[in-house]
Amino acid sequence: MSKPKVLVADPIAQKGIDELANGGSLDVTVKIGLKPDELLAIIGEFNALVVRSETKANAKVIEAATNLKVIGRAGVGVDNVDVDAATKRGIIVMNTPGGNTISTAEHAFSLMVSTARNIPQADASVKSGKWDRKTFVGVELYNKTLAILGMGRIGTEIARRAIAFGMRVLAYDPYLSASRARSLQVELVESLDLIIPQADFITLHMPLTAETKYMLNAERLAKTKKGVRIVNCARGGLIDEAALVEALKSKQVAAAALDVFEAEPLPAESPLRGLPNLILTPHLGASTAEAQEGVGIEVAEQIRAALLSGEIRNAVNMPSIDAKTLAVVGPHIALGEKLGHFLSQIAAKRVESLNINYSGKINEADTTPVTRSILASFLRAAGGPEVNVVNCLSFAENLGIKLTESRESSQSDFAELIELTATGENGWVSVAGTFFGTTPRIVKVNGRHVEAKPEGVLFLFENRDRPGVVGHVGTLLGKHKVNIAGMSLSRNEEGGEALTLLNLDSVPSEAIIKELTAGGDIHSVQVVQL
Ligand SMILES: NC(=O)c1ccc[n+]([C@@H]2O[C@H](COP(=O)([O-])OP(=O)(O)OC[C@H]3O[C@@H](n4cnc5c(N)ncnc54)[C@H](O)[C@@H]3O)[C@@H](O)[C@H]2O)c1
Ligand SMILES: O=C(O)[C@H](O)COP(=O)(O)O
Repeated sequence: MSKPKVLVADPIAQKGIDELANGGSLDVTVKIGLKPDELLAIIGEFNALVVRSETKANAKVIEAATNLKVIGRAGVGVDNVDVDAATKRGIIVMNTPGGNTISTAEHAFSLMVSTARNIPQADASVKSGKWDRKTFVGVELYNKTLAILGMGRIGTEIARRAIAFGMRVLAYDPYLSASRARSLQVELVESLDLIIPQADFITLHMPLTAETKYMLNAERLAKTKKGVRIVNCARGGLIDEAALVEALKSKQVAAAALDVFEAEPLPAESPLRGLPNLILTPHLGASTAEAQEGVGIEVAEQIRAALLSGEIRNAVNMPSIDAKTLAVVGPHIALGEKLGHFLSQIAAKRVESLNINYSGKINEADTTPVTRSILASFLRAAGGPEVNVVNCLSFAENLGIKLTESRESSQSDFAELIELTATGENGWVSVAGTFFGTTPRIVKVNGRHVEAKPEGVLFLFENRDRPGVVGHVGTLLGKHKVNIAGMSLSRNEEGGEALTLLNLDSVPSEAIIKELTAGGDIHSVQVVQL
């Protein structure tokens, strides 16, 4: 079997590349600086793509990436990846949150100090031959008010450092709980309009979303304290650059420092380049030896785990499955796949809802990966092999199938049970499975107790409970050389309706089924192949 192929398209630490190549189980190609059409031309060959913020994995690239399973971002922001397009195509997108937090916080903090003390401008002045001590008089951070917009990993580290510098720290983050803010010793401010006028320094640490785009626009900049200093080490587009240029010119904003820009690389003709009170760095927040080694190794480990063992860590478009969880729920994932596949074959078309009930011991584990596997295998009848654990939720949503989970433990006969019920306009069907020791078994179909191995050919029918039916089936299948490997019968009452489930060694033909049902005692015949 050929090795999974990985393309590293942005510069990551050598140790990360070594980790990808470790053991020789992956075929690793490093091609930095590919032009968009060059990437488009080769991406189809690869199973994994590693990027930082430069390579654009846009919808076109994802469409061309016919063999891609995973995109690994050595860093935090995935705005250069079309995550929705990847999800639809079933491609996992992973990042390495946390690996560059300290480096970015230190960079943002350094920029804040630089805006207070004009360090880069003073350095340039001395180097140009001058000795100007008047122009570069600064301000202290001590006793000043800092507004942190976005109080996640980096914002938190900034707060710690600012408190150590004797600053009063305010935070604006609509998703931060009051108790967390208290434990971080910051004052939580309810709205942007309340925090902005109080701040001597503002630093931004949030993702760029539709909600955060141009968070600092002309109107908000006009509401700042005259002489405020602003740092953006998060994402270009959080500040309206044109409005910032005007505010820096009018000195409403005394100084600012930007590490990130609306367009990167920053165009040569950008008006930002000509302002003496603006400090610019070329997206260097994460550019330290420590951060790059950390995120490079981490992304490599995550990609190896995803491609070689199915372990999912730090995916932004599906829940993580760590090795410990995988060890516990691995057998349930395999059983769930069989049950989902079984149910898809006995259910009528136009299913409206799928319920998965977990009862017993399984509830001690995280059932999310089991649910995903069940749903993906159930939907594969409709969507083919394209449907997988990443895109199954959006696939179900597009079909209008409502997925629900329940945890009722009324089935006390089994230590644990996974029961799936598909409901549509034609009624419902169900299947349930468990383990006998470590062996998986189907133990219920349509609410009736049966017992069958979830493998190979399963033959399911309903029949009138009367003497001779079983013999008739055995004789007929035997006559046509179809061997019965296992048989399970279930009836509601003596002489009533029975349900029979057989494990067969081969698929019975249409002609056999016709012969079997001819007498009228046997009906609702279904052949399921697992
Ligand atoms: N310059 C760099 O090189 C560099 C390096 C690392 C991260 N970053 C960027 O820094 C940003 C923060 O990274 P992080 O690791 O701290 O992320 P994080 O997810 O830990 O924190 C982001 C915070 O923003 C908050 N937030 C979301 N929407 C908000 C809104 N409308 N208003 C206020 N707060 C909001 C969230 O609640 C969260 O607490 C990201 O954009 C990331 O891409 C840049
Ligand atoms: O989101 C991030 O992790 C940072 O923006 C770092 O980007 P980089 O990997 O291109 O330095």
